Amino acid sequence: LGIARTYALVANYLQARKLRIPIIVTPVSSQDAFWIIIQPHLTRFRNVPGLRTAVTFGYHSWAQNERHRPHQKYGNVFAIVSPKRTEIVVNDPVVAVEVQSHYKTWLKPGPLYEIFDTFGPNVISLNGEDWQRHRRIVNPAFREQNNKLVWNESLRQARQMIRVATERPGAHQTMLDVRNDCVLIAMHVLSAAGFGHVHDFDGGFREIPEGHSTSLAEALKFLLQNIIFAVLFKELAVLRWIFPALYRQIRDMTEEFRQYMKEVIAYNRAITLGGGTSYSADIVSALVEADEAAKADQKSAASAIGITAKPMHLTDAELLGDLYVFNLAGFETTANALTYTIPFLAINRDVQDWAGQEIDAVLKGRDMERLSYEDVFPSLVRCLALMYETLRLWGPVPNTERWCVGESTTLRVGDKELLVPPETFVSLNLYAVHCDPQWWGKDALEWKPQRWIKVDPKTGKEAIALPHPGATFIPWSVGPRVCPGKKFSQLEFVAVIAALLKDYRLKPLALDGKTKEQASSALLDVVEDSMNIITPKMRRPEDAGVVFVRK
Ligand code: HEM
Repeated sequence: LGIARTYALVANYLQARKLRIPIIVTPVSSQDAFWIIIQPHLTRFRNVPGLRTAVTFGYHSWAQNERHRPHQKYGNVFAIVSPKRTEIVVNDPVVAVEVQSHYKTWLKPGPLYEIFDTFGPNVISLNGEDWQRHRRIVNPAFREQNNKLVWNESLRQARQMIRVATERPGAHQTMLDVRNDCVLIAMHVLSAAGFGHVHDFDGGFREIPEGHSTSLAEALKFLLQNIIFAVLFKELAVLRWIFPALYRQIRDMTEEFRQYMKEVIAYNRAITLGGGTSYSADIVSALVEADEAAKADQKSAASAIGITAKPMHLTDAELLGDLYVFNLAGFETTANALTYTIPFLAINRDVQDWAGQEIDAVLKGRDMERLSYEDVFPSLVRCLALMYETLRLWGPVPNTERWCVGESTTLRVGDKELLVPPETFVSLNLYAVHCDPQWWGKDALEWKPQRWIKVDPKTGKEAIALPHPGATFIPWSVGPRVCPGKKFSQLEFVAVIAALLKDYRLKPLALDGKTKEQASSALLDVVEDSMNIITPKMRRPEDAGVVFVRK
């Protein structure tokens, strides 16, 4: 094995030299299943000479920790060479947009996207015609009625969450409470707007219905927390013997989840087929409707032209795969944006007042729940700016990978022209693209939502500003594969933040007799000490927190 790995490393190195860009050589990679398990235990040795490169660049989300710093040393494009596939890392706004937009040339690499395939190939992981077929069915699900539902349910959940939070002793929340609350809000919004099941914040979604042994919330949380192991168990069967209890649990939770989703599909299909009066606003019913319509179109096309056309609809197994990634992408990302915004707000009272002024001016003392989302949401641009700024610094995706297949493809990065060999990863370092001072200026690493607001000099009206000249902002991706849940997540985020800042202000929780300054810096330390499981996660969320104070 050692000889084979050394041979692969040397061969990859010789191949990478042809690219004429700086090269980082590491004996292990985040593509090595065994290293994924060992690496987290070695992080404290990252400064030991000889281990630094392997520990740093062998982490699948190294871009979250290192951001633009490696590029200061190696330039805006460099290669990481290991015995596995070579990774070309790019920090360039133009290339990031170009590669994500040209989805037919730069494909999502199968080996990296199989992490989303627990329940089968789906709209996130597929490429080519299959992806188009999925996306055609998925797009109509995010329609206008759905936006209203997302807004109303987010307000309802936020109000209930605030009641629970302010009833905690001293209205104090550790970041663990904050995270759990944001996850619950996002799960409930997704449950109502995604699946048509409305629950109250307190209790609801955590209950276990008949025929199940775990709540959907628990099953989902467990699967996401262990998503990497689910893949590793598939790849390295020996791990099933080393971690038998975890393997059994993952298998059982997978079955639970599958059962829940089958019930959701069967329920919606029965309604859709039962008379067509089901035009409801949630995503799954729209998905099933669109799927049934595609089947009907296909039947009539077949009878008109007399041949059986290529299927345009999705099978139940494919719908299941899509529902899983909706679950995953649909709550975890927005929950995270909320979780990471709250500590920054608590530290920056001036920003809370700035956003609060906007909320007061828009609501004019009226009850938010009585106003329609069309009247309120477009005016809450400062609240949206909070989301932009948190996603810029702590977006869910630190780096995103693509590859070309079949033949080598030219990629121009600045003044360099690279001929990228097929099946070589091109890794877009989004954290560098989003916070490198060369693109964003000296205050690039500071959380400053005001940077997103521009004022019309004639009307005085505020709107979201374009990013810094030369920079780009693409946390929802861009082009035909842009996130279909972009507006869904914006509505949810703005509704929750507006409901909170309408009546409350946040301040850092002073644990163990800490001063205000010490509490702020403890909060910032907890945020900075993050890892990444699908999205950034604080390692020590119980070590700091926030207090809700009535305005
Ligand atoms: C803050 C919130 C969110 C962010 C930052 C975000 C970000 C992203 C990004 C970066 C991608 C592209 C991933 C890639 O290139 O592989 C993506 C794709 C996707 N997202 Fe989101 N997302 C968010 C919320 C949501 C929500 C609420 C949903 C659904 C309810 C959703 C569903 C999807 C789906 C289905 C795709 C795959 C699209 C395709 O490949 O055609 N996302 N999202």
